[in-house]
Amino acid sequence: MTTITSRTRIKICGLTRLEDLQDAITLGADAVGFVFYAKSPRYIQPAAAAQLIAQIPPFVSTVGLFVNASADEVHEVVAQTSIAMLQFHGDETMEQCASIAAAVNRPFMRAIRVKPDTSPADLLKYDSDYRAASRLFTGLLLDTYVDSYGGSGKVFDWSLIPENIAPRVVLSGGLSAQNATDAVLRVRPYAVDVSSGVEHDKGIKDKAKIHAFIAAVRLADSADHAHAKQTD
Ligand SMILES: O=C(O)c1ccccc1NCC(=O)[C@H](O)[C@H](O)COP(=O)(O)O
Repeated sequence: MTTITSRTRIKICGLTRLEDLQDAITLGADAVGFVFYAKSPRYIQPAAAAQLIAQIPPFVSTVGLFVNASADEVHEVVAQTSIAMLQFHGDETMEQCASIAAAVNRPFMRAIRVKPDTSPADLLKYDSDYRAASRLFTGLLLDTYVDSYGGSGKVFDWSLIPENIAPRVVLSGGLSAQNATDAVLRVRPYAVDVSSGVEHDKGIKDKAKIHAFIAAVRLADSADHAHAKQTD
């Protein structure tokens, strides 16, 4: 009987150009992220994002990234862009995330910026608390802590991630074609997220790097597949 193994989902974040969006989708990205944080070098105006999003074919999820935005700001972006999912990447409280997501009726990911003193117990608590707080919570995006909030290109200690929450984790922070296979095999996250690792300038993606990143993730998936067949 054919063995079916899970496929790691892939989010390419920080898109600002149609050609990069088309490359990401053609190469197999499951989700694309748009940064609505004005201080980011990957910031995109909602009107420009709306034009890109209008070009996206079915079955590719769109993620809007916010840092400490007000409910009105998020509402305005959702109204302009029809973004499908929210990613809270700042210092928002759990109540603020739940309230804003409910107000715009969108599912959301909570980005956790992992510090050196973050413990596995902390991550378990975030997951259980958010799951209890909102039916719109879809999972934790685990990223490396930086003062600029994200897009650092730096990895954090993946061994901190408890095995039992990995199926609801989007692994992020410093991923690239060079470490993605190892990251997927070690963590087995639901998805991976990348920005710097597929760029040649901030906000400007590199098609060859996107291709290499997705191939590295698929290599891990196929290794999982081969292992599953051996144990059949
Ligand atoms: O990408 C940014 O510039 C950014 C700025 C402020 C907050 C979040 C930001 N990005 C969020 C993402 O989801 C990135 O993909 C994530 O931080 C990983 O970035 P990288 O380490 O560059 O792959």
